[in-house]
Amino acid sequence: MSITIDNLTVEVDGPEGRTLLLDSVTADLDAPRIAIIGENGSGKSTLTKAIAGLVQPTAGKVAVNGIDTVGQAKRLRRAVGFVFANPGAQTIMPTVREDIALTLRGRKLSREEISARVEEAIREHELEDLADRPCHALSSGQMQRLALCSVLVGEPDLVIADEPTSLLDARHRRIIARRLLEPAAPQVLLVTHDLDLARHCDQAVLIADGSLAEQGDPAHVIDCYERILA
Ligand SMILES: Nc1ncnc2c1ncn2[C@@H]1O[C@H](COP(=O)(O)OP(=O)(O)OP(=O)(O)O)[C@@H](O)[C@H]1O
Repeated sequence: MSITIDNLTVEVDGPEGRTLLLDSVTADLDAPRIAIIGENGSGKSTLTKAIAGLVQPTAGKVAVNGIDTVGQAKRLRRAVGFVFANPGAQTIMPTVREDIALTLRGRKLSREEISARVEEAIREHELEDLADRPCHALSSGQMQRLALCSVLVGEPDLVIADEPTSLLDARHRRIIARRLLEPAAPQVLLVTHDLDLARHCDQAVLIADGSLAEQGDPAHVIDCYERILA
């Protein structure tokens, strides 16, 4: 899918007046695996939320495969899966199994088909031991694995994942990185502070102070970022 970001500006009203979060960001993102990098508070999550239609532009436009992120929310929701940085924000159902199944509700699938896909996802994500556990009783890392599983089971065309490995141990970080980067994975756009993960993507974007500072080949973009950090 191609993500077209055209002069995207996002401002919010706060107690201290209007704050500019993104300033005229323009980019064309179409690689299979895209990394968004940058310092804390630079605007990465805001950008991904705008791409997913969760944050409205103050000015400019964002389109995902021609679907305008404003006014076409239903079409966008079917095409794009969003994994929040705080996975607790998206676990809704009482148990792990029910939470995964929720993604498939409202699709034209029989109860048996839903059950088969849920069980397969549970196996793939090694969540067997947790399947009947209440979501609120999961550790943060387990919750993050569930959040990703619940999005991937819906087979979205594009997965946007905000720091999807930030809460994981080394083993699960590797497993999830492999899963997101494998050729059979859906298109992935990730926000990450893990520069090694970013290096394995096909395209990278550096956000600094709400502006697009660099985009292109990950090795080049990471070099630019490291120069800013030096
Ligand atoms: N609703 C809001 N109201 C006011 N300020 C906000 C709002 N949402 C985000 N911000 C501010 O906008 C800036 C960018 O936030 P954002 O979450 O996009 O950063 P980020 O690059 O994802 O950071 P991090 O790496 O820490 O997750 C931050 O300074 C944040 O405090």
